Amino acid sequence: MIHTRGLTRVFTMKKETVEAVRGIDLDVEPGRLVAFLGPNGAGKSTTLRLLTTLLPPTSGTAVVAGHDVTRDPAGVRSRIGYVGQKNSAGESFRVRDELVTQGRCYGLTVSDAVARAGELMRLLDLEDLATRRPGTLSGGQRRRLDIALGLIHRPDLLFLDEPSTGLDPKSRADIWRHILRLREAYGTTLFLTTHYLEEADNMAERVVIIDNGSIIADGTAEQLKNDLAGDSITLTAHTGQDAARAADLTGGVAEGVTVRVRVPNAPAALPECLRALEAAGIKVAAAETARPTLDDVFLTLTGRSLTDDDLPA
Ligand SMILES: Nc1ncnc2c1ncn2[C@@H]1O[C@H](COP(=O)(O)OP(=O)(O)OP(=O)(O)O)[C@@H](O)[C@H]1O
Repeated sequence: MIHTRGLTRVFTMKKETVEAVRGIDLDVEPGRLVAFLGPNGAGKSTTLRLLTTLLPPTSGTAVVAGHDVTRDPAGVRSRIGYVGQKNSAGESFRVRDELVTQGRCYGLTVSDAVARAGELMRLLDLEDLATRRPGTLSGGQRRRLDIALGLIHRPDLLFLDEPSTGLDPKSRADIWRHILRLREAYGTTLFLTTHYLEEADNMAERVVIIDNGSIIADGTAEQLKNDLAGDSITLTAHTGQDAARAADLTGGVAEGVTVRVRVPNAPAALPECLRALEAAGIKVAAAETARPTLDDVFLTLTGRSLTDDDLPA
């Protein structure tokens, strides 16, 4: 559904050249749900703009939904939907009319556009809002309308730029319920960016991480966590001296009375670790194990936590 080779975009300004996307090779199979993650300025939006034909590549190729972005941008646009961060509905029409009008713009017949609008309103729980103006909708309702508008022409592939950003936790969960529902109904390939790592972790089948314009990790959330971060054991000693000795013995890192040890499988490693400490006469006040998060993967790969400064307010 998406095939890029050496996809590159350079921005040239008077005094500066920014290589926003540096030779990306990416293949996405039909029907997949892919989360595209990266810190601020990593190149996510630029990649999305290249794939959706909003921006021409400087070099490299991208074939999206069967069409080349450079040679056949209209072909790409006819087969993809794009839900950006800004609202896609105007204020002139009510919800149903907006859907029908945008369907007509894509070349659907009146009866087809009306039928498609009805189908999407059902799927996205917009039926009770059919005669409301977009400006009167809540943030979550408006986002559902945006998603319906992105799907009006039955695209094979839907790009979603931060679909749940700015919503309260309940509306975020609701948007995800709808995204998963439409995926089940249509089998649409979904390619989305998000700053919420737990969403990517729980929902996406594949996580692609970009930093400095290059893809630095690609796999299932489980694979990335197992391969790149590993489990951790956190030990609490009674004194800083004991913690330092425990760190030496286990290969961990001590901070005050706490020691953090990275291991492939923490529950399996914990008993042996405690036995070794006891044999060395080191008393431990508490011990706990933790699975890594995608943020740990980020930290390992980029040296920074995505939650440090990137999470929108
Ligand atoms: N039109 C432009 N002109 C010059 N530089 C640009 C332009 N658009 C993006 N850039 C630069 O390209 C790099 C990648 O930006 P991009 O917007 O793709 O990052 P991002 O991962 O989407 O970041 P964010 O999470 O903050 O939206 C940044 O250094 C940015 O300043």
